[in-house]
Amino acid sequence: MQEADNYVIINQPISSINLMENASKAFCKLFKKEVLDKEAQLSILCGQGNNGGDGLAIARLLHNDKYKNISVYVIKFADSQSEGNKQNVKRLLKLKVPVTIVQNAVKLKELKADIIIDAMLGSGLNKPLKDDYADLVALVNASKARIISVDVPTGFATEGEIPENYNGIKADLVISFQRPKINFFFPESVEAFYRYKIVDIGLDENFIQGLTSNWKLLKNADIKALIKPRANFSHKGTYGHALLVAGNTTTMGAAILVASACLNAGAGLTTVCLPQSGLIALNTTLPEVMALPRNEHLAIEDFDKFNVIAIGPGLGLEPENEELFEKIINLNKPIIVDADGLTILSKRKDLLDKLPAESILTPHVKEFDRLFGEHKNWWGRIKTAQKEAKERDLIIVLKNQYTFICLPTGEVRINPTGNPAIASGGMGDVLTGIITAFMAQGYSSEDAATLAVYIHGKAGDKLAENKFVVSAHQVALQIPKTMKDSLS
Ligand SMILES: NC(=O)C1=CN([C@@H]2O[C@H](COP(=O)(O)OP(=O)(O)OC[C@H]3O[C@@H](n4cnc5c(N)ncnc54)[C@H](OP(=O)(O)O)[C@@H]3O)[C@@H](O)[C@H]2O)[C@@H](O)CC1
Ligand SMILES: Nc1ncnc2c1ncn2[C@@H]1O[C@H](COP(=O)(O)OP(=O)(O)O)[C@@H](O)[C@H]1O
Repeated sequence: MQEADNYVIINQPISSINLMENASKAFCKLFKKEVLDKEAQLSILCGQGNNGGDGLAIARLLHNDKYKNISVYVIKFADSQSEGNKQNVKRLLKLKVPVTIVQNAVKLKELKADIIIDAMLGSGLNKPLKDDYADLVALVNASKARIISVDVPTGFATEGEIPENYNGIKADLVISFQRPKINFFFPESVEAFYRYKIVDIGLDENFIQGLTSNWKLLKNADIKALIKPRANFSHKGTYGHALLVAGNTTTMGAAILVASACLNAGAGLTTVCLPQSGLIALNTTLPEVMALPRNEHLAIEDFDKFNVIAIGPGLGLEPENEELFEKIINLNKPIIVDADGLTILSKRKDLLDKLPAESILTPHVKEFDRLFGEHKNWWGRIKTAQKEAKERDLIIVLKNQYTFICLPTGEVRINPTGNPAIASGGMGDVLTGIITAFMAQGYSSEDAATLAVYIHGKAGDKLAENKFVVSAHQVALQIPKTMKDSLS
């Protein structure tokens, strides 16, 4: 993001100080919607860098906007001061806004405020907080005021490991500039803020898109560009035949969910390889889906007619399932592995090593750590996923509130769709069904995974508009509408 800031300064007729002014105006525009009470006691804490410069500009702009009770605190624990900061001090001092210089944390012990605007340290954090800064932040966190951070909560690194004992600001809201920061997407960020909002500050979007970065936040436009419309004169054969190896005596529902999702995501034909005992349930709930009864006599030739195979949802860990899995791996065509399929791989590293190139793994965090080792934080986990995806030529779909799709190229696609209403059993089975349907229809592994993760979450978001909780089967049934909507 720093690179994009510099680009605008060099290539557009806008100076750093004006960009800071744009950023501060964008902050205030949103702030005014969040804080309607112009009598509220606002304490604005400003550091010595450009984040502090924003804070000083924000104080001036809010004063001009008739917020009546503004106090500014300039945190001066060191001598360095950025140019933008200096200029904004000068501009602010022309107004009747009280400014207090804070040279040690104790001075802010009696801080009284309804709202604290945190503009101490932003994306320029370059070391952990300690001494006065750590004490000051602890005081601010202990106050009863609502904390709104400018761009980044003070002490929160935008990239890299979020320490277990995070000691930065715990904000109610972060108003962040132009793009969310990578660390916003990790569950550990819950320690640093309750929610964030992004405001546009006029950085050049074309340039940002062109920056070489391994991280990509998916947008609806990416999905729209990927979806292939159903062609005239196409027929069921055009859209492939998917096989889902799933279900067991007590987990037959998983087989039905994965099949329903596959059907609803547009596979031409869907077959489930399940135990004999599941046939009635399958035939009565999903009459469109075919069955391949699972037994020890299944041979490699039985799988010839399927153009993609997924294995795992509700499968069970019996030795015969492991043998079947090995046969499927030996077909040497990309497969999708989920749930019990992943558990088998974590015991059988020889099978993991033999997975066909461009296969897709869809672990949640526990499955991931079982496969690739325990991780203390999400940054480390993603780094491992990037490495494993690259070395093994796999697509790793690491599931969470924000799912990370790690590609063999090293790219990590971050999915913004989905919400806590869809946090319920069977949701991962539905995702597997959607991925499989897209593979059956001829999408590449990376496109199938990308499309499926986005569409799955988006369907859940639509349903959550008027539902407190959303079940997995409801998401499966919503897919056709979500796909249609994604095209417009
Ligand atoms: N680029 C632009 O034009 C725009 C940028 N914008 C804004 O700029 C922000 C980034 O600004 P920035 O790069 O100046 O860094 P910032 O976050 O203010 O911190 C730097 C200061 O912190 C200090 N410091 C660091 N770590 C520390 C620690 N642990 N404990 C104590 N001190 C520590 C460091 O000291 P030093 O290490 O140099 O001694 C230095 O003094 C960004 O978040 C956004 O708000 C917007 O206005 C849009 C236009
Ligand atoms: N809070 C949440 N926000 C967004 N998506 C979620 C949330 N909780 C769960 N999900 C999604 O639901 C799915 C759950 O998968 P998984 O844990 O494998 O479920 P199951 O094993 O019950 O089928 C994943 O795709 C995950 O991203």
